[in-house]
Formats: sequence, C-alpha cells, structure tokens
Amino acid sequence: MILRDLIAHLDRPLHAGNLDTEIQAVTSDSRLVGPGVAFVAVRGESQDGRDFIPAALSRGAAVIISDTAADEGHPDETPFIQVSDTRHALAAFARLLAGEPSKKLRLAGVTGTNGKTTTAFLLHHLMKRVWHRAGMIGTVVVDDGEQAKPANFTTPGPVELNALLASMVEHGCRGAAMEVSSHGIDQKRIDGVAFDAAVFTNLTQDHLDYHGTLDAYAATKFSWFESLAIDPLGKKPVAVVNFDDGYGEKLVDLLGDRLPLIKYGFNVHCDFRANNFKQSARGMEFELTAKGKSYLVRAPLIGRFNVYNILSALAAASAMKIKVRDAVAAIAEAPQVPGRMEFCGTKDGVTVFVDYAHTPDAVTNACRTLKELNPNRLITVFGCGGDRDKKKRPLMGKAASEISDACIITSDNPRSEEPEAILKEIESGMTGTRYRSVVDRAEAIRIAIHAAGQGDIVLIAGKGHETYQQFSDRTIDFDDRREARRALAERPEPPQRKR
Ligand SMILES: CC(=O)N[C@H]1[C@@H](OP(=O)(O)OP(=O)(O)OC[C@H]2O[C@@H](n3ccc(=O)[nH]c3=O)[C@H](O)[C@@H]2O)O[C@H](CO)[C@@H](O)[C@@H]1O[C@H](C)C(=O)N[C@@H](C)C(=O)N[C@H](CCC(=O)O)C(=O)O
Ligand SMILES: Nc1ncnc2c1ncn2[C@@H]1O[C@H](COP(=O)(O)OP(=O)(O)OP(=O)(O)O)[C@@H](O)[C@H]1O
Ligand SMILES: N[C@H](CCC[C@H](N)C(=O)O)C(=O)O
Ligand SMILES: [Mg+2]
Repeated sequence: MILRDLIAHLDRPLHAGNLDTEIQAVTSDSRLVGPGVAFVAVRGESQDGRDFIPAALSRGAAVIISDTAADEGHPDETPFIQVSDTRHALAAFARLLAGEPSKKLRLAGVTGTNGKTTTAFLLHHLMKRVWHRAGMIGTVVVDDGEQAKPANFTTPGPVELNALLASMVEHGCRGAAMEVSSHGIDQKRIDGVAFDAAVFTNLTQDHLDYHGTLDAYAATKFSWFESLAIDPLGKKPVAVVNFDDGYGEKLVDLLGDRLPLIKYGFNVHCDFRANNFKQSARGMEFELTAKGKSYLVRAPLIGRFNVYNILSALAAASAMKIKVRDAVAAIAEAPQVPGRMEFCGTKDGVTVFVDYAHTPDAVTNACRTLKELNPNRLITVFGCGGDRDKKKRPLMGKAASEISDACIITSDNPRSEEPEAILKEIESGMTGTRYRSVVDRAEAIRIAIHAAGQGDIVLIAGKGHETYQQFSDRTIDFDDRREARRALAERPEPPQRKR
C-alpha cells in the first residue's frame, strides 16, 4: 500500500518525506525491519522503541513512525510520521496492510478473568460443526483453519493478529473465536478489529501487577465494549454478558442500549438461562431456556463454572446466527480443552485432574467442583507464577486450603523470582488444612499421588496445558499431565491386606 493511503486513517499525523513510498509490512520490533517495512517506535514497559530508530534505519526501514519529532540527523530519503498514539498507528497499519480481515469473517471475542480459553474452544468447536472451517486465537493454540500451532500470547500483537485473521479468510474460514486479554485491550492489540460478538465471562482478582486496582482492570475490559458501541466498524456487534457476575451487571448498566445485549447465567433475568444443573465425574447436563424455548444441554465437561462457559458459547453462537438447536447438539461432543479439568488417570482408587486454575476464584471453583464428586480426600498441589500479581498468592493459598483436605504448595513458573519466597507468600494465606511445601514441582506431584489413598482425588492446579517451567536462568520441559501419569504409574504397590 502507498504510505499516503495508510496515514489517511490516522488522526492528524505530521509527516515529512515522500508519501508515495510503497509499504509492504509494519513492525514495532527493529529486529524484524527490512526494506519496504514501516517501523513504529512504541514506548514499552521495559524499553523505549525510539531508541531503536537508528537500528531500524540501518536495516532499511521504509518509514519511521514515532510520537515525538524526528532527530536532527534523520535521513531525508526516509519518510517520518509523527502521531499522537503509536500503538494505534501500529494496529491501523497492521489491519490495513492485511486487508481488514476481521470484516471478512464472523468474529467472536471473549474477555474476562477466567473462562476465555474454554469458551473460545467451545465456540471454535461449534463454528467448525456448522461452518466446517473456523479459526481460533487464544492462550493454548492458534488455528488459521489449515494449521494449528501453539500460541505465544492470549491475544497476539496487532501484526500477528491481523496476519492470522487474513490467513483464516484465505483458508475459507467463515468465522473465528478469539480470546481478548486485558493486556491486549490496554496495549491496543485489537484496535480496529471488527467483532460480531463480544463476550464478558467474569471479573475477579488477577493482573493487579499490571492494572493496579480491580476497578482499573474492569475499566480496561469495559473499554473494549464501549469502543464497539462508539464505533462498531461496520458490524452490529452483540455484547454477551454474564449477568450473575457483579462486574457483568455493571457492564450491562454502563452499556444501556448502546449495544444489542444477551445476558446469560442462572438468574431469572437472563436471556440464556440455565436450570436444573446436574453433574457426575463424566459430564454434566442442564436445562437451557433461550428465545422462548427449552433445551436439554449435555456436555462432557464438569464444574458449575463450565455451565457459564457453555452458556456464553451458545449465546455468542446465536449472536452469530448459528441456530441454538445446532449449537446445543454440537456441545454434547465438545472436545477436552487441554489442561482444563483434564482427567489424567485413575490407579488404586486415586484419581488425578490437571487444571489451569491460577487465580483465587479459579482455585475455589476447581476445588469445589472436585469436592462435589465426593472424594474421600481432595489433595491439591499448586503454586503461583513469579513476576505476576503478588496479591493473589495468599488468596490462592486461602482458597485451596479452605476447600481441600490437604495441600502441597510448590513452584509454578518462578520466572525471575526466588521460588522459596513465592511459596512463603502463598503460605501466609493458608488456613487450618494440613499442608507442606515442596519446591520441586515434579517431586510435589509425586508425593501427592503416592500419598493418596483409595477414593482420593489429586488436583494439580496452575499450569494446565503448559509444557514448560520458567526459572530465572532457564526454561525446562515440564508438563503436569506427564508428571501425573508418571507418578500414577510409579505408585508403590498398596500394602496387601492380611487374611
Ligand atoms: C506487559 C506486556 O504485556 N508486555 C508486552 C509488551 O511489552 P512492552 O510494550 O512493554 O515492550 P518492551 O519490551 O518494553 O519494548 C518496547 C518496544 O521496543 C521494541 N524493541 C525492543 C528491543 C529491540 O531490540 N528492538 C525493538 O524495537 C519492542 O518490540 C517494543 O515494541 O509488548 C511486547 C511486544 O509485543 C510483548 O512481548 C510484551 O509481552 C510480555 C513478554 C508478556 O509477558 N506479556 C504478558 C503479560 C501478556 O501479554 N499476557 C496477556 C494476558 C495473559 C492472560 O491472562 O491470558 C496475553 O495476552 O498474553
Ligand atoms: N467461567 C469460569 N468462571 C470461573 N472460573 C473458571 C471459568 N472457566 C474456567 N475457570 C477456571 O479458570 C481456569 C482457567 O480457565 P480458562 O483457561 O478457560 O480461562 P482464561 O480466561 O483463558 O485464563 P487465562 O487468562 O489465563 O488464559 C480453569 O482451569 C478453571 O479452573
Ligand atoms: N496468562 C496468565 C497465565 C498464568 C499461568 C501461570 N502458570 C503463571 O505462570 O503464572 C499470566 O500470564 O498471568
Ligand atoms: Mg486463556
């Protein structure tokens, strides 16, 4: 595209140099710059992109975009654009260069503290059933309709995001489901992306390291819905909101009638309402009331919290013109979401589940769900990630210890922090339940599974689908599910009863 046509979409940019320059791609990473590539100098949390302008120029950048004026020595032959918001400019260039792909398919976005991955997986499954080809972007996997790959982010940056959406369109996807993280909203990774459905799952404590307060975190989430109300980008987006959640209620109030709305939950005011929930170790069923009709929903998932994920997927599907009947039929064959209440085996009456619960609310939900299966004892193995919200550590400890019969506190991804120090912070929230601290996660899993007896359930929480463990100096291969299976297989023979 010609630079002139690209900057026409920016708010009053100042420019110097040849606006007929051909731009083929855009990046905010100087290391990816080459001829034909626009470099946007973004000021980040740890680095200032403006420091990399010389590097971008030496790699042949086609244009430099910054929020301050050009240095004195800026070469005349390279155009320079000054904008007020570089992240907005990056997203606009990425979207335009990719051919505005979000306008060419039906797109559902899912935000909220917990349940984004699960809901997006369910929606992706529904869409594939009905439309045959559909894409997905989220924490676990990105799928462009042709190939599925492990993901790096929950919501990728605008360049990768728009490239993925364009690839979905190219592969004939009629729709896609994507997770929208609060980082993604705040950093404008989704700026200018047109959505058909925007789901709000819930809001509880997480990411306070980044947002400061729960209200600031909520305001970030809400700003996405507000932006869709102000500029729906040529679509008619439907807000799909959990109306049993306090912040969901606030969002409904805030939106008024500015967006079409579907409220979901158990309460009587919901448009997609669940009733008569029942579950066993193998799955659940409940009655759905929607659009004046009743449906029996059966799903191979457990946990009352998953009723919400199913309701939101059904409601978002309906917002995208998928028939409720077809969606309900597809849910009965929903796939296992990797690392979400994943059954890892049973031996000698000991059953093991791996779950990605890494917030106080998620730990509460995961533990409660397994307690509802009436185990002899629930033994929970968990830790907290380093370089993330420290305030959630004692709260996760409290939640796990209040519901479980015994706990083993261990390392999650310590990142740059001392593992022992994280364990101590978790310990400060532990209540009466018996617990011990075992820094090495593999050992903690082994101890829990070997100590468990007939009828016990072991929950390994926090890392779910992750296949690595990050330390300050190294990242190792690590998979809770593999460790669980190994520990089950190596369980010592139970003592023989004397006759
Ligand atoms: C806090 C956070 O989200 N940080 C992300 C953000 O970093 P940043 O804006 O602070 O950038 P920075 O590292 O300070 O660098 C500033 C600029 O200099 C550029 N640079 C840097 C070095 C260089 O040689 N040349 C160069 O041009 C960088 O490309 C960047 O544009 O932008 C970077 C580039 O896109 C991301 O890699 C980085 O993710 C970090 C690694 C991260 O851990 N993010 C996590 C917390 C995250 O995003 N998580 C969410 C939510 C998870 C969930 O709850 O599901 C997610 O969506 O995944
Ligand atoms: N609707 C829900 N409400 C509360 N807790 C939930 C819900 N859905 C899932 N959980 C719990 O939260 C954990 C994470 O679920 P999921 O991966 O679907 O959420 P997420 O929002 O994508 O998380 P992340 O932001 O880390 O990617 C699950 O393993 C489960 O313990
Ligand atoms: N997307 C979340 C995942 C946390 C998972 C947990 N295993 C950890 O490493 O803290 C985050 O980046 O905060
Ligand atoms: Mg996720």
